[in-house]
Parts: sequence; C-alpha cells; structure tokens
Amino acid sequence: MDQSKEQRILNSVSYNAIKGDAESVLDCIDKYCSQKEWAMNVGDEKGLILDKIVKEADPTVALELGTYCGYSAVRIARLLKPSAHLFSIEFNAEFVPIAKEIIEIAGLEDKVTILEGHAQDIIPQLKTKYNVDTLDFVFLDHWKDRYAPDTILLEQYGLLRKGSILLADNIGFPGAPDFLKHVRNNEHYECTHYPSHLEYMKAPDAMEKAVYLG
Ligand SMILES: Nc1ncc2ncn(CCCCCNC(=O)c3cc(-c4ccc(F)cc4)cc(O)c3O)c2n1
Ligand SMILES: [Mg+2]
Repeated sequence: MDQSKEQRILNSVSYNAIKGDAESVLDCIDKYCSQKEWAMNVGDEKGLILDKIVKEADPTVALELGTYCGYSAVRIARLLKPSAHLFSIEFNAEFVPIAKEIIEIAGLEDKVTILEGHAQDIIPQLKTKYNVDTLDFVFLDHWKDRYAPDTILLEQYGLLRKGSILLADNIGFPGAPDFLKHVRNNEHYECTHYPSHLEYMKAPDAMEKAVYLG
C-alpha cells in the first residue's frame, strides 16, 4: 500500500530533524512542504503570527482544533511555560499517530494531549473528562464551517473567560465567513485581523484574533 503524504512528511522529520529540537522539526516540515509536497500546515509565515499571539497569551491551558500532522501543536507547545498544557483535537485516525510521532520527535510529548474525535463531541467533555476549567488560548484550524458553531460551544460550556484569546487560521482562504460574522460586531469579542499568505504559497490568506470579553 503506497505511503500517504502525511507519512512521507513524518519520514522526512524522522530522518532529518534533530531529536528533541522543536525548531528543527518545524524547519524540516516547512522545507519538505515548500520544496516537495504542499500540505495544510499553518506554515512559517502565518506561524510567526501564531507565535506572537501565543507569547501574548502565555496560556496555562491551550486548545487546538485540527491537529493534522502536529506542526502547529509543536509551534504552540514549544512556547508553553513548564506548567502549561495543550489539548489538540483531531478526528482523522490516520493523522493521530503521525502527529503523536512528530510531537515526540520535537520532545514535546509531555506538553501535548491529542484527543481523537470531532471537536463538537469533545468540547462538551473538556471540563468533565479532561479536568479543564477555562481555556486561555484556542487555535482554530479545523473544518472552516465549524469555527463558528464550535466557538459557540466553547461559550456555552463555560470554557472561555474574560481575556481568552481565539486565533483562527484561513480567514482569507478557504475562508470562515460565519466565524467572522459571529466574532466581529459582537460586544463579547475584540477582534484583530492579520493579513498574510497561504502556507508555502503566494496566494493571500489571513488570521483573525478574537479576544473574549466575558
Ligand atoms: N469538526 C472537526 N473536529 C475535529 C477535526 N479534526 C480535523 N478536522 C477536519 C479538518 C480538515 C482540514 C481543515 N483544514 C483545512 O481544510 C485547510 C485547507 C487549506 C487549503 C486547502 C486547499 C487549498 F487549495 C488551499 C488551502 C489550508 C489550510 O490551512 C487548512 O487548514 C476536524 N473537524
Ligand atoms: Mg489552516
């Protein structure tokens, strides 16, 4: 059976990255996906915006929707303080072991818990099953038409507090119009737009930061 693109990305990281060195894992994925096979990692350019917002948030508990190969989980977890933790939700069973392996090569396995399933099924369990109180930072990078309904779920399950920071990928392309409608012109959110480019491409894309005001 032919290997998948995601398996080939893992092979490249396993062969080329320095064990325990998160930066080298990120560099290896970015190199592979810009030179060999495009893949939907947040990438190096939008990754710098993600870094900036994670540093600003300095989260104790962070959530990511859409793990894929674990690139943004490594990007986020490498910036977390010792007591902090990242929960990352992925429903594609093929990607979960690949992401786990990539996160382990980066030496960040203690900082990241991958939860397998759909965000809409796992968000309601975060407090009861995963002992989460509130979320300090959320990175949205899953189905674009799930950003808005899952943000509403986060609100309804009391997972956001005054100052919780949401950061959404792909506001430009593929786009998440319902999410923008929900957070912009909404007295409960303070929004900031970050124009950028689609990972590894010249096409325009953007990220949106939405701070929950309570
Ligand atoms: N509900 C739920 N719960 C949990 C889950 N875990 C995974 N999923 C499903 C996630 C499926 C992948 C999501 N990501 C994208 O579709 C995406 C696409 C592009 C892109 C594509 C083609 C182009 F030509 C240009 C750009 C670029 C990006 O940066 C993207 O992030 C879940 N869903
Ligand atoms: Mg994305």
